[in-house]
Amino acid sequence: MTEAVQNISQPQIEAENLSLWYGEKQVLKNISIKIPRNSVTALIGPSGSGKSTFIRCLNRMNDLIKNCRVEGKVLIEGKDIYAPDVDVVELRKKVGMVFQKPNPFPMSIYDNVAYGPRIHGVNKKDLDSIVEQALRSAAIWEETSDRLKSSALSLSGGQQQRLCIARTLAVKPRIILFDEPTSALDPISTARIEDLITNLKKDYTIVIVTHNMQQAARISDYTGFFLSGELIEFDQTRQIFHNPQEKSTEDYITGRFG
Ligand SMILES: Nc1ncnc2c1ncn2[C@@H]1O[C@H](COP(=O)(O)OP(=O)(O)OP(=O)(O)O)[C@@H](O)[C@H]1O
Repeated sequence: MTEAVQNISQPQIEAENLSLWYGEKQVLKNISIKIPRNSVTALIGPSGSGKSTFIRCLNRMNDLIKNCRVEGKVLIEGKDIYAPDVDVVELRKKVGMVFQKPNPFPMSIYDNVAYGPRIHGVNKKDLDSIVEQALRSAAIWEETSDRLKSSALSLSGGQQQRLCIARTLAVKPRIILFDEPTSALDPISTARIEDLITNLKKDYTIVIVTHNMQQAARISDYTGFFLSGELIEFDQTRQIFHNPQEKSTEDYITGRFG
């Protein structure tokens, strides 16, 4: 790790010796990482190396899996999110997530975006502006403003994914986790989501799991390389791609395995 990364002060996200088991099987091994605010961090590595499991630790999505055990710490804005007094609903509001396959609810475009704010008790009169703002920020307002009452399922895959991003933004998170958000999309929709992520980083801290090395190089400031449950290397993206310190990182990014 270069000094620039070791010296990240007041990280927005920090894991300290994080390990995770599914039953007997250890899937994450002593992960330590510091992620600064208003940055995009890409996590790369072969299939099964633990990238998705790691990001799901950041908003305790793994709580939903039986037999899952976590050791170590995850601090979000300095607070241990596995401490007993943590309100997991509030945590997931602060740390939003966008999945690989667009998963809009089978309801209208408007109701998809209003869903979270309604649950969190937002006043009805404020909803219209929250929905509009979220759709604008997710770069899908122009395409949907005249059909807000139409079913979200009538949108294309790429539009559905931007709608899902709008749904995440509507509850005003601080951090957004993206788990391979473009792997089900065509190149044009992928480019739109990449532009969107680049724009969002001025207001949010973003962590993205991707199998697409060019995507990691294009949009991220920092990159972490996972292998067999270990974080092998974490550094500024240009370091990882131009001057990796570990041979396995170099082998992976040059396509020698994985
Ligand atoms: N719910 C689960 N129960 C048991 N094992 C699981 C579960 N989810 C994931 N695993 C295992 O944990 C390991 C890490 O999986 P994970 O999905 O985190 O890897 P990944 O690097 O994100 O892979 P991919 O790039 O294919 O999505 C794999 O061996 C996987 O089979």
